[in-house]
Amino acid sequence: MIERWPSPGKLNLFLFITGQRDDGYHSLQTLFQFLDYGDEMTFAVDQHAHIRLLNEIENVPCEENLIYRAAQCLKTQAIADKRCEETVGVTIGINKILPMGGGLGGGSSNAATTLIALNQLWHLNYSLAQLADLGLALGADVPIFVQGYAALAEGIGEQLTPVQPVEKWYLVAHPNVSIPTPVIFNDPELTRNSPVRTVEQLMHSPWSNDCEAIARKRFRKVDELLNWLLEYAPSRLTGTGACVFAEFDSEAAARQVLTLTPPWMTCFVAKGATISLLHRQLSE
Ligand SMILES: C[C@@](CO)(OP(=O)(O)O)[C@H](O)COP(=O)(O)OP(=O)(O)OC[C@H]1O[C@@H](n2ccc(N)nc2=O)[C@H](O)[C@@H]1O
Ligand SMILES: Nc1ncnc2c1ncn2[C@@H]1O[C@H](COP(=O)(O)OP(=O)(O)O)[C@@H](O)[C@H]1O
Repeated sequence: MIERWPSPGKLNLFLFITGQRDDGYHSLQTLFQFLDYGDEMTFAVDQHAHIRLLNEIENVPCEENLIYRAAQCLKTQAIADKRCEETVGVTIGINKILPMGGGLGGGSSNAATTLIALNQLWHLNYSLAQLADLGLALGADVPIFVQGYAALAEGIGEQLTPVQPVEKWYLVAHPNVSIPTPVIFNDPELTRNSPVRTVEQLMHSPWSNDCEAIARKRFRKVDELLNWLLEYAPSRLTGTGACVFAEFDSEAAARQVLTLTPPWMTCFVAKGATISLLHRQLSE
């Protein structure tokens, strides 16, 4: 039987860099909210022992695909813990809708959906906390997608405090350039000394993204997009880019600005979600 599972995107409603650890990773305070918009995945489990991907993602070899890596990592752990046999297998399909490398977390979300779906379909019985731990080794944003609630993330993204930001409507725009995460984190001019604040202080202060100045300086298209959107609504970079988002109180207001976007902008409208689509399906 083929099972369908959602793999939603996220926004970083704010992102502050508060320091750099000895291993080079940056410590953050960032607010994650999900989008009611994302990729669609299918899972067909079998007893043929192989993990197969039905379709390739452009420029991502199978062994590097976070979907394959998540499935392999879960299977290896489950065999070691004697929770499944070597014979468990699966064929996984992906309908890629989220732009890649856009700061919308598509790869991390695919990994999280894979961990959660296979945990259920292979009857492994791991807790969400155990799956989040496994996921962190695949990417800093995997735990938030595994936990599935909007949260302030600290550390490198693994310390989560649930919060309930207003579920606004967003016009999300892609500048058709990809910004590799290290390009931002390696820039000497990046702000790395934002003050560490409490949840209450953060929720009541102006929201911004410390990566935005570097993304605007190094990628002209990001700068142009933001200049255009800021004429209509408060707008920011998500994650390390390259996508930016403008926020609105209603769907109608977001769609009105969508009708005005010039042809060079790739955009979509989506609503913020406190609980991810994946977790809404889990609780049905
Ligand atoms: C900063 C965020 C916020 O959401 O940016 P986006 O990827 O969403 O744009 C993410 O946590 C990113 O997560 P992810 O893209 O999975 O990063 P990883 O693969 O773990 O790291 C890629 C590289 O970025 C740098 N890196 C990443 C995260 C971090 N907190 N500090 C860093 O310095 C490291 O050099 C690392 O080798
Ligand atoms: N299943 C996947 N979906 C998207 N990207 C993937 C996947 N597996 C590996 N990647 C790699 O991860 C990179 C970051 O992808 P993505 O998560 O979409 O962006 P971001 O971290 O900026 O939100 C991609 O450029 C790609 O090389």
